[in-house]
Parts: sequence; structure tokens; C-alpha cells
Amino acid sequence: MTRTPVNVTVTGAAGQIGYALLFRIASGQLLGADVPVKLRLLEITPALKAAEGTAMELDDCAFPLLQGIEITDDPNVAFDGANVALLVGARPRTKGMERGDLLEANGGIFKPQGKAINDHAADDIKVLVVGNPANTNALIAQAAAPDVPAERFTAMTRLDHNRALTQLAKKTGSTVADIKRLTIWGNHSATQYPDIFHATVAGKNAAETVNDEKWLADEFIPTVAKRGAAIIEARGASSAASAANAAIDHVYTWVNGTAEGDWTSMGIPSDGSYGVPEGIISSFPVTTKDGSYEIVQGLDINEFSRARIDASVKELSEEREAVRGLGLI
Ligand SMILES: NC(=O)c1ccc[n+]([C@@H]2O[C@H](COP(=O)([O-])OP(=O)(O)OC[C@H]3O[C@@H](n4cnc5c(N)ncnc54)[C@H](O)[C@@H]3O)[C@@H](O)[C@H]2O)c1
Ligand SMILES: O=C(O)C[C@H](O)C(=O)O
Repeated sequence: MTRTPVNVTVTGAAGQIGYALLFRIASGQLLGADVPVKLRLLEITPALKAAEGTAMELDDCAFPLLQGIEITDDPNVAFDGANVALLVGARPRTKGMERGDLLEANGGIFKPQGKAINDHAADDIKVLVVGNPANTNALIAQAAAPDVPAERFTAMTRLDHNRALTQLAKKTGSTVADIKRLTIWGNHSATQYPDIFHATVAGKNAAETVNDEKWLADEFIPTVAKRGAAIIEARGASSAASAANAAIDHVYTWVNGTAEGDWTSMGIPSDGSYGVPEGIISSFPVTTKDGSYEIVQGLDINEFSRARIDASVKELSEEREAVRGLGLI
């Protein structure tokens, strides 16, 4: 049976994450090996030529699932009929830039993109924001799209989740496939909280298996939370292939579901669960099924976790106040 192609819009398509992402989308790894896709690449005008170069290479791969590529600098065109939108392009923090300046500069990108999604995307649009500050950029885009259900706007913490899986696997001498039910809470920033208290390693409680609170507090959490900065320090550029990989994982899981007995981490609009203020886009443990997600309920949050979740959520609330003050939401 011939399937209707899914329209996938990628912003920042000429950037380094874009280059690591587009080929994997076109090969079927984002949605499934039997799902044809049409790509829309959104870039700023000076980067259109570079995006064209990437499109030429996509053509040269002759991907059977790739049914078209359109390149534009107009968000209204890029999001027209979009079923999946990966918002990767963002304004990086440059030397001397204050947090408020960064939020304002990104507001100038994510507000019009949110409006274009509101006005032109398909009814089933799913949005993943990768561009930093991802959670608050997602909030800005979501606020500009009042006709789209708020839960369709998500922010990427899957890279943090994957980083935490590997660190825990190394510590316990296991493989990532042995680990389930790990959670990233809060912001995609250094305040994020990777939580192993409900995780299992080969079926046994991870925190009890590790049995080393000092490692947890002084090594595991800072290693995961500061991994982005460590990659920048080592590579001289921010993570790209691993970020693209996490974007693929995030959307694939959202569309195709979490495995029985497991969950994942997604930045999603809070419904007030676990005392996280309603409306902020915070990372939670979620299960997914049939293209929808649900927050895992009923987890016991100990004192160690509570303080860390609260600290990250406080940062998100402050970012929300800042963008509110700037008239961005
Ligand atoms: N959430 C995460 O886990 C995570 C991980 C890694 C990187 N990131 C973030 O992802 C973003 C992209 O990273 P990168 O390494 O690809 O950066 P990059 O600088 O290589 O590419 C960004 C691209 O976005 C484009 N762009 C800028 N404004 C745009 C707009 N208004 N519309 C469309 N395109 C626009 C630029 O022209 C550039 O080509 C950064 O904000 C980075 O911090 C997030
Ligand atoms: O781009 C960054 O600042 C780091 C990135 O968010 C990452 O986690 O690798």
C-alpha cells in the first residue's frame, strides 16, 4: 500500500545538527522504515545556499523514502502542512550576552515560527524544540500557537537521558539495554536532575545497585548535567551527532511508543504533576503510545530528588517570568 508522505520541517537545516539529522530522517529513522517523508528546510537567507548543498547531497543518497525537499527562508512556507517540526535553529549565546538578551533574540525566532505553525501546520503537528534554551524556546513557540494543543510542543531532554544511561551503565558494568525507567527532570541546562531512584539495572533498583550517594551527587549528576559544556570544551563545537540522534529518538518514541515497562524523558508542558508549576515546559518521565504521551504518575520523590527537581523548576519559572516580562508569551 502506498502511504501518504509525512511532511517534516527542520529549522537550522544548514547547521551542524541539521547536517547530522537530515540524512537519518530521509533514511526512515525518524518515523519508521516504511514511512515516506517530504522535507522542508528552513534557514535564514544567508544560509540558503548551504542548505541547498545539503539538499544536493540528500538527492545523491537516493533514499527510497524521500519524496521531496523544499528549501525556504519563509516560516509560513516551511510549516505549511507540516506534520512534524524540528526546531533546531536558534541564536547562540555570544560573549557578553546577558540571559535576557539571549531570551529576547530567541523570542525573535521562536515567536514567528510558533505563529507560522499555528497558521499553517497540519492538524496533527508535533513539535520538538532542540535550539537552546530549548524548554523556554518551546514555551515561546507554544504561546504563539493558541490553536494548536499545547501538549504538541515539546523540548529535547533525550540527549540528557541518553547521556545518563551511558554513565549509569559504565558505573554498574552493564549495558544501556539493561537500564530502564531513568528520568531527567526539569530544564535542559546545568540544573537538570537525572534521577536513578526509580531506574532499574537488569531488573534491580539502580540506586540500590550503585549504593554510592557521593558518586551520585558529585560525579553522576554533574557529569550528565555539564556534558554539553564538556563536549564544547573537547570538540570546540557543541554536540551535533548525539543531539541529532536524540532528536531522532525523541520523535521516534513519541510516534511509535515506549517499550512495555519502560519510560523516557521529554520536556513537556507541565500539568502540575509532581508540584511542577502548570504551563512551564519541564522534563518528566513519560510513556508514549499511539502518538500521545502521558506523565508517569505516582512516583515517590525522596528528599534528595525533591530539592534538585525544585531547583531546576525554579530556573524554568524564572525563565518564564523573563520572557513574560519581554512580552514574548
Ligand atoms: N536540546 C539539546 O539537547 C541540544 C543539544 C545540542 C545543541 N542544542 C542547540 O541546538 C541549536 C543548534 O545547534 P547547531 O550546532 O546545529 O548550531 P549551528 O550554529 O551549527 O546551526 C544553527 C543553524 O540555525 C540557523 N538559524 C538561525 N536562525 C534561524 C532562523 N530564524 N530560522 C531558521 N534557521 C535559523 C543558522 O543559520 C544555522 O545554520 C543550538 O541552539 C544548540 O545550543 C541543543
Ligand atoms: O549547545 C549547548 O550549549 C550544549 C547542548 O545543549 C548540549 O547539551 O550538548
